[in-house]
Amino acid sequence: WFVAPPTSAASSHRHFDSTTSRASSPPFSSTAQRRRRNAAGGDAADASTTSGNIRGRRRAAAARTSHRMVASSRNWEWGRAKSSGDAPTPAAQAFGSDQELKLGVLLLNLGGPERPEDVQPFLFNLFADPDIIRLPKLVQWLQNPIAAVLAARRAPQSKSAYESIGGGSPIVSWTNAQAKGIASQLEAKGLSGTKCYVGMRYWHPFTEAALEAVEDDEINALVILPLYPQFSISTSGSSLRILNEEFTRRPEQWGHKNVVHTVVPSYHDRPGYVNAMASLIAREVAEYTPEQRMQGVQVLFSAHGVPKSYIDAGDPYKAQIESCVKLISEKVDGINAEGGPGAKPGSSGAAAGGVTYHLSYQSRVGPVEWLQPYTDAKIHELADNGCKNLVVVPVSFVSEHIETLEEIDMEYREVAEEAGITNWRRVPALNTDPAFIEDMADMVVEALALPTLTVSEAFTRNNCDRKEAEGFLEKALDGMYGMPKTGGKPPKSGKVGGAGAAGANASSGGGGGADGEGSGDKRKEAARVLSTLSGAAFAADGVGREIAGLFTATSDGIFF
Ligand SMILES: C=CC1=C(C)c2cc3[nH]c(cc4nc(cc5[nH]c(cc1n2)c(C)c5CCC(=O)O)C(CCC(=O)O)=C4C)c(C)c3C=C
Ligand SMILES: [Fe+2]
Repeated sequence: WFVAPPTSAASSHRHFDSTTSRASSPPFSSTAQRRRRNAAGGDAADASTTSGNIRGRRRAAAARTSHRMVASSRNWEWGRAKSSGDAPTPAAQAFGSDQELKLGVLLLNLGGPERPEDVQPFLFNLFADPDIIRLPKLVQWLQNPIAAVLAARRAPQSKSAYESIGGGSPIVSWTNAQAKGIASQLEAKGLSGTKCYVGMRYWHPFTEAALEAVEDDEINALVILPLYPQFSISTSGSSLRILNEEFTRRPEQWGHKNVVHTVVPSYHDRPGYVNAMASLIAREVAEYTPEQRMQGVQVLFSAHGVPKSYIDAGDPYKAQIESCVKLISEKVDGINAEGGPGAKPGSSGAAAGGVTYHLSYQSRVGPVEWLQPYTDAKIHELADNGCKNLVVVPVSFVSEHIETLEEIDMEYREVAEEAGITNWRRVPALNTDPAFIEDMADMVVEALALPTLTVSEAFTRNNCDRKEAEGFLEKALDGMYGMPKTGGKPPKSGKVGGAGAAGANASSGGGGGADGEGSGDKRKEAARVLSTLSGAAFAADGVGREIAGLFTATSDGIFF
């Protein structure tokens, strides 16, 4: 079943929270630990082990029967790895012991503000993430002050974007609906009693709260599933970092003897995902009239961008985006070649389908170079080449949120229409698409029978532990120095560098509680103090001048 998200008063780890207006409680409230300690009269490790064994002895026989039934109905070899010899599988480890298999699925996502007053603290949490703003070790102590300044600068612009879609992000409700759908699909596949948890990185329900729920429910096999189809250090990597820290801090709870876990790091090339995306696109292309399809239809995959330096540092994101765009495009061509709804009238074969595919990257933040081509530039290029029929596909998101509903539907649509693209369409995000949800459930079932991939293995395998790209900070700072001062109108295409009108008023007025909030004067003063402090601390090697420059620049009205 699906575990309802904790209320916004739930405890969280190191985050700012507009409900409490202060840094929230220390990591991982010890409720569960206390409860177990009380129950067993010993420490947490002993208590959980003991209770697990008792439970195991009492119910092992029944559990084996029910799971053997599942195994045979899926022709599944629970105890044996499919791909590599004797490597253990989560099912073998949890179910093969004398314990009942208590399966949990942890869905990881980014999260989003629910109300206008959540926007600034949400942004603070995001910018305070070392996987989003990657600083060299020497200046990592400045992460939070930098986050506070950036959040305060960006909040007004973000808040008005969220206001245009109703004041908050729908990402949590969509993710909850996906969790519910996956749980019921797992039920249908015979894994009844599986619990699906939602853990968000920057807003409620936080990942830390989800882990507490996993612990409270005494889950002993956990499949960790980041909802990002393509792996990026900045998204899945960041969520895995939180898990890795907690798993390392409390091995008595999270060690494989107590909870067997495995990670599905990405699913960009899974046939189920690819087919679900291709069907949505083919359906959208089919909405054009036969005459329009005769003119040709341009399909533009728009992926969330990342700074180029991430790719240089080994982020697999770009390669995975390109690979899945190729697979999805081929599938759409295949559907059309079979006379599918998007086929060019009077023709047959993929080449004659009249559909051409393109890829671009959206949502750029700040002055450094991100993956190119940028979506707004690509739209202009297509329009210049005579495109009239454009289908935009949000390819790196599996649910609707601000980047689809505001950035694509409003900003990019305006760019396209002003450039002469008359017939605009946007493919919906997968949300609770039945084929997608079923594939997610299949992914869980398959993960149980494959050798485990631990959080730390997934982390290392995807280069999350590599140092920041050479010269990243220097480039970022150069860019910031070079940015125009405030006062200009924001560029039509929105979040593309430069100073926005909203950025001129640094005071967001939103609840928050992140440092740096308050009147412009107060913040300027804080920036001056920080600038002096950082200048003093690093004057000797020149880094201080860079950091001091950053604060001076931001307090003068340059937004990130
Ligand atoms: C594949 C998905 C995403 C990648 C990669 C990613 C990288 C990334 N994002 C920022 C900065 C911001 N992201 C924001 C919101 C946001 N981003 C994603 C997805 C990816 N981000 C989602 C799902 C959301 C939440 C949307 C919602 O509905 O709330 C924001 C806040 C919104 C805004 O002000 O634009 C920022 C800022 C960086 C810097 C980055 C890579 C380093
Ligand atoms: Fe983002």
